[in-house]
Amino acid sequence: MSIFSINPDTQFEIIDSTDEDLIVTNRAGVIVQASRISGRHYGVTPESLLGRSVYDLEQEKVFVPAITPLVLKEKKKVVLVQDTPNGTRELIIGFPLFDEAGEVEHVISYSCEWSELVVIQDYLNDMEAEMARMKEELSLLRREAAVPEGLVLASRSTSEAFAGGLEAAELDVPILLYGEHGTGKATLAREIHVHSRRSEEAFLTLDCRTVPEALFERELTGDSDGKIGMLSIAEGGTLYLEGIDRLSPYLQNRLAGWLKEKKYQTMEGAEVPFDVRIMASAEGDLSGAVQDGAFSRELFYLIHLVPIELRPLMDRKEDLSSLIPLFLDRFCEKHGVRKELSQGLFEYLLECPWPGNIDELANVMERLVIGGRNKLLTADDLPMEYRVPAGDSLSEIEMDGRPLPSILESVEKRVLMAAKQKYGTTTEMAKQLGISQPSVVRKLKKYEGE
Ligand SMILES: Nc1ncnc2c1ncn2[C@@H]1O[C@H](COP(=O)(O)OP(=O)(O)OP(=O)(O)O)[C@@H](O)[C@H]1O
Repeated sequence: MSIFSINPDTQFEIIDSTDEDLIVTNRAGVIVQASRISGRHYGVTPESLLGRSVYDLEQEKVFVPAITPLVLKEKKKVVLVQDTPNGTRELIIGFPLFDEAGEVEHVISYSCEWSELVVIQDYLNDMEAEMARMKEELSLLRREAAVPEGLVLASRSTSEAFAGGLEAAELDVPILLYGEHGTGKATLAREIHVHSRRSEEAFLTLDCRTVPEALFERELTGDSDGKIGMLSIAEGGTLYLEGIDRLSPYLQNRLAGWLKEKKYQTMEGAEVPFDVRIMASAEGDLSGAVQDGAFSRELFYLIHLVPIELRPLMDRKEDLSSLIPLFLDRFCEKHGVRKELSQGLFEYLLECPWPGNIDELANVMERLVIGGRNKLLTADDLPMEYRVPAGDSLSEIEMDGRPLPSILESVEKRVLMAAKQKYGTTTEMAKQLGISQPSVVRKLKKYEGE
């Protein structure tokens, strides 16, 4: 039983200043206080209520039912619905005030109009429905974002990296992903999250390579202006810290502190615990950086439980030969065109070093699709910086390291185009070039497209 007390000096003031419908009765059921608007729902003035017995008012069908007798009987808070003479429905809350002996001395009752509550209830129902819809949409978005279109795992190193990641997914330990830009670290991190027990919660990414040092702490732990930090938003989920090797020594130590304690302190000094799985990526070898003193040993041990490496694309030839047609189809569909790759160009693309890895390959493939003049794309359609001039002398060509099929194709195309200009007809071209006329037609079709 809870004990309420009321200060006799302020009691009158409280009742008189409120805009709410408040009535105070003594233990005999006589109304001793009534706020300015009480009585409104019963069609009487507050003054006419003062000194009246709630038992009488109940009999007169003003209070139907009266709440005071129930509170006196129960000696605890009572909530009920009254039908008023005005035809409205009121929600009445009555609670007891006790004297020093623990006996009910007064009963305070408070009413609010049922229709107001119905409005609030409607609002709450709407909010609940909206929340349910948002939850559904969020989980749909998460599922969509989680299934990368056309994941290629043809190379042994890539399939092993993904298999290792999925095995570790259920272990709920930090995972460190190594690899150059664009090798698929973020893609694998997301896959691991999707296959972990945290998959229904958030997957957030913070790029340590680009976030300004002064903002890093704010991003992770929030600020006093109401910004919520990622460690709180990702509660129950995963936080992927890209390029963790680029953090300054100061931030490495701050981060190590939070991860070790599994809590952080707000600006106001409150301690906030968090349950977030950390995944991180680094371009270079972190153990070497620890040896050199460039990376925090403490942070290293906190994140380096399952290291996984993604090899550069140039070492993943099987992936490359699947990614090239995959990107060709994807960008043809995107731009509504039909293009094919010549064998020479395909082989050339396989030999390129791709320092920007899959991102760079995707970019070049899209530029080829957009820029290629004919249906058949050849090495001549490559963006300028990727084009290797087929020099006049053999030594120049060899120095460029361009594959033979690609060189031969370019030369053949140039010869054919020049012959076409010079001789005009395919019959004359065939005669001059010493090949059959159908062969000339076929080659022209190949290089000029349809
Ligand atoms: N195995 C794969 N198959 C097909 N596409 C992939 C694969 N791995 C990554 N990609 C695609 O390659 C691009 C680069 O991948 P991702 O962003 O995961 O690389 P990253 O190593 O995290 O890059 P960065 O270090 O620059 O952040 C993305 O568009 C991604 O969808």
